[in-house]
Amino acid sequence: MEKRRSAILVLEDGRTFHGEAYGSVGETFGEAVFNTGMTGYQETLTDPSYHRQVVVQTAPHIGNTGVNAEDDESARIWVAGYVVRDPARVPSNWRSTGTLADRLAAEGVVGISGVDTRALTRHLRERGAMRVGISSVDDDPRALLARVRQSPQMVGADLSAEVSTAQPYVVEAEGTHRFTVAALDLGIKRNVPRRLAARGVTTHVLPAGSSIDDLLATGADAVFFSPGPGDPATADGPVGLAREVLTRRIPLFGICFGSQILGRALGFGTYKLGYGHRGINQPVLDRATGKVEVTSHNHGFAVQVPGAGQGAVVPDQVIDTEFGGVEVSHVCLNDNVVEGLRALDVPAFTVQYHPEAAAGPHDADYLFDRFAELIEGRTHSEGRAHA
Ligand SMILES: NC(=O)CC[C@H](N)C(=O)O
Repeated sequence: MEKRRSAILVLEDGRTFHGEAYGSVGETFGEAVFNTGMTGYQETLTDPSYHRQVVVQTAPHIGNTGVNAEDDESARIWVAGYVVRDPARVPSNWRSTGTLADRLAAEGVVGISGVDTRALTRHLRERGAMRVGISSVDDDPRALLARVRQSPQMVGADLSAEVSTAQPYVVEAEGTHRFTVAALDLGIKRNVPRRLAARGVTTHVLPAGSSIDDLLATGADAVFFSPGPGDPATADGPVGLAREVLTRRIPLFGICFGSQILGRALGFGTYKLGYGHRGINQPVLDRATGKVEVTSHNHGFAVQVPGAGQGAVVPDQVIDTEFGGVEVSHVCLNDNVVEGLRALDVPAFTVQYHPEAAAGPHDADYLFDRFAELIEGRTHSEGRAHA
């Protein structure tokens, strides 16, 4: 049997883990982040929001169901590197068309297996997000550490243009067409237009650099701002666009990066979380209904509203902004991070987490209904009813 090739993982603070090469042989760098999902590795790997991040899976067995032709959330794997404890040697699932290790290798994704991912996760949780390098071509941790410290930071990273679609495309509504939505692709996942299509929405997915005229030219009834990678503090272009949408009172819904952009458009700041939320069982309170949702998350930044921060209680009073009153609609029950914003005087709302799931539970699917209701109200009040 072929001898397994060794690999090392070195964190920015010098902590080193030894393991075996997994996926592609080589060297890679990125921000180390951990995902606590017990399922959904294929959706995680293909989520563009993981661009430039090295994902550590806390679930010890990865690859058990192989890979299939249906679960990709975009056209490729985006993670910069992959860290697992115990990869499946033989996948087993009726949809499986191959092994995860082969897919990682085919897409040039450098990974490492046999790592004590629990120790690594605890380290990241205690010390905070940091850069990491994985190498299966150089076994000198000190040399790798020097390269890790030269690699780019996530703070200040402007990555939307690297993941966005080059050309606009359309995802047609299922059944009777009700509305048209222009979606700004900052790193969209396929399940977003799909969830909209199920509500009779035709989605025009547009490149990150699109202008307000590009959005309006689609004949859109409403605008969607997608999730995506990078630091929202860099997204001045999309923030300006969101302000134009708010000024025109066009219904607006944003998810994750899109939520951070709306937050900035309303005049709030954003900040980097200690180690982020990434997983599929994060409890979120919907303040409008008092219901708790179990939700899918993938964010390392959050919106800073006055009086709130990580670990602080989020105010439930109306916050005055240039665009009128805004309330914090959703809060993470693990750490009180702002997970949703609702404007009261303009037709706009957002969530910081992932109602489209993929991977994850469907508790928050109702938000796509709320978007349809928002568009409907707007459409009726403006007398622009569609056939
Ligand atoms: N999934 C996302 O949209 C992530 C948004 C942003 N890049 C963050 O890490 O917070």
